[in-house]
Amino acid sequence: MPLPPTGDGTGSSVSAPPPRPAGTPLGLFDRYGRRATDMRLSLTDKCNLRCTYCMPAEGLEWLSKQAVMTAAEIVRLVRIGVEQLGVRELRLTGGEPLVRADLVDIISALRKAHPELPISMTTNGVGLDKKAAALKDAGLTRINVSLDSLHEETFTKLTRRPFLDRVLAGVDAAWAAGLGPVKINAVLMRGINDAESPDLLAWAVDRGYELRFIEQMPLDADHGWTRRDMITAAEIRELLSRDFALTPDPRERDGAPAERFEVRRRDPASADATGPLLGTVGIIASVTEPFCSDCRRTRITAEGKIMSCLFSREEFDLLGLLRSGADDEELAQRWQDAMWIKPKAHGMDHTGLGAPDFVQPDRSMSAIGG
Ligand SMILES: Nc1nc2c(ncn2[C@@H]2O[C@H](COP(=O)(O)OP(=O)(O)OP(=O)(O)O)[C@@H](O)[C@H]2O)c(=O)[nH]1
Ligand SMILES: C[S@@+](CC[C@H](N)C(=O)[O-])C[C@H]1O[C@@H](n2cnc3c(N)ncnc32)[C@H](O)[C@@H]1O
Ligand code: SF4
Ligand code: SF4
Repeated sequence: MPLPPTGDGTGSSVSAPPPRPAGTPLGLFDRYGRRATDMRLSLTDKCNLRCTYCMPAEGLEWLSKQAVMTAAEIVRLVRIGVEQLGVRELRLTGGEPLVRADLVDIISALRKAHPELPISMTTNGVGLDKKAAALKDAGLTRINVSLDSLHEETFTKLTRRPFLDRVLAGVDAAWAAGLGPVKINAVLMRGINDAESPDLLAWAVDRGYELRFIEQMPLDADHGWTRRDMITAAEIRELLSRDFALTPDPRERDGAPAERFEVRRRDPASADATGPLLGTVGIIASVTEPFCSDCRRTRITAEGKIMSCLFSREEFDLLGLLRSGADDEELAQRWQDAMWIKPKAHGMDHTGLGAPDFVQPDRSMSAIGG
């Protein structure tokens, strides 16, 4: 299928997917029988870190203010998703959502419109210490903070910014504000922070945070990802077995990217679990143990493009349509049409990140909304 025009950055282009077949039920269904109920909305493409697996050192050319969805536009699209299309949970992401000056107002407005909707946010935690209480008061349900290392030097090497203390203060503040369960996301990079993984887990379970280790995906702006260099889920389990025994968490996975394990200390003599349950850990194995067959996600980028899959190379403009005066029904129609042609897996008709036929999307993770 040819790539549609992706717009001129002003949100004015209106590219349309083909209409889905008549008689398809109302909702964000796709050709493979999946239904997206988890909406991930990017509030901005800007960020104050430069994580090596996501952004280039020099940053990216940011979208103009005019190109980015306003608070009112966000609220309208979420309302259509929830009231007409079966969205059941909302995640705010980016870029870095905390850099958006009207973040608290956006959350307040969303909460007012949807008193029961679970609203979570994924953030790098810089500045969270000052905003956590306000976010909670505005109606944010819970938070995930990205933190790859507890060592200043390693943190700075990975994020290219010396902000470890600020992130740690942010995590503490989120916990204190009641934004739990606090989840911590760590991408493991070979030879940089992989050996630190058991210490990171000890730190997290000690404080009652749920740590998730993430396999690095080919979504870096530098296009430097290789299958050989990434740390696999199997390696992560092996690394953690130095100190811990992991057993499958009996709770339903329910379409979540993370496979969860219960964490106990490891008996050095027998390698069996010993002692009390310390907490849980998640492993997000998008590359080696993909979870696409149960994918429930629909994404809207900061400039209002629908991305049916993280690796979609087709995106469809919802904001341009909205700004052209379309009514709710037309917007819902386009959203459903775009989701109907969601790829089966990894932007293709089969899984295979890094396979010979895999083509990395032009957008980096920060520009998609992770
Ligand atoms: N392949 C793939 N990976 C995803 C997708 N959504 C999230 N991930 C990965 O999962 C990581 C964690 O995502 P988060 O935004 O923290 O939240 P989550 O794990 O989706 O959700 P919760 O467990 O409910 O908090 C991301 O950084 C991605 O690496 C997806 O749709 N596809
Ligand atoms: C794109 S960021 C956006 C939100 C916020 N800036 C943050 O870092 O949490 C969302 C998540 O994507 C993850 N991420 C970024 N690039 C990735 C990659 N190439 N592979 C796997 N995860 C990645 C980050 O670690 C983070 O947890
Ligand atoms: S992962 Fe998040 S914090 Fe790091 S550069 Fe990307 S958007 Fe920024
Ligand atoms: S790669 Fe695409 S299909 Fe697979 S889980 Fe992620 S968004 Fe869903």
